Amino acid sequence: MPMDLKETKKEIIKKPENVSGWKNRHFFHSLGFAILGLVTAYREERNVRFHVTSIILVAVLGWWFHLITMEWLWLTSAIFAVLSSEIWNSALENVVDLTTGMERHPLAKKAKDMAAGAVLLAAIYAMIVGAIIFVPHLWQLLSL
Ligand SMILES: Nc1ncnc2c1ncn2[C@@H]1O[C@H](COP(=O)(O)OP(=O)(O)OP(=O)(O)O)[C@@H](O)[C@H]1O
Repeated sequence: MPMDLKETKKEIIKKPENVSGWKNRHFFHSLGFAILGLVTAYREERNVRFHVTSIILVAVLGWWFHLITMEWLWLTSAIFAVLSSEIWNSALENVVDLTTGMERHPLAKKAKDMAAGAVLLAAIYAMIVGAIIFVPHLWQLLSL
């Protein structure tokens, strides 16, 4: 590699001075911020609180029906799909609102609607998984 190209590469990789103040390097700092993100999502997003309540109800129902490990695994995958897509959606909404300054813009609408579509897909997946697991148990209970 020619010398001047090497120098340019070094310059690009070099961290700007003003970034060091808020760029966290420690694993536990990152973990703390991630947990804070979850707490913020729970506190500020009605949909996240709704999902958490639903998860508690589903867990109680699962315990009541003595679900097997495979059923718990499918339920867990659905729960994480819904929760994580909801939190991604909220994060994206915040970024869009930050960039548009609450002004209306077709690209902002596109981004928000697509993120909402992703949540819808996860919710459909969760409903399918929930139905496949719980309908036979409920059927058995009702036919006793
Ligand atoms: N800046 C914007 N420009 C254009 N359309 C927007 C803009 N912000 C929101 N919208 C439209 O309004 C809808 C509602 O936006 P909003 O930010 O209230 O999200 P939401 O879907 O109600 O989510 P939540 O219920 O999680 O707050 C969006 O899906 C989008 O179609």
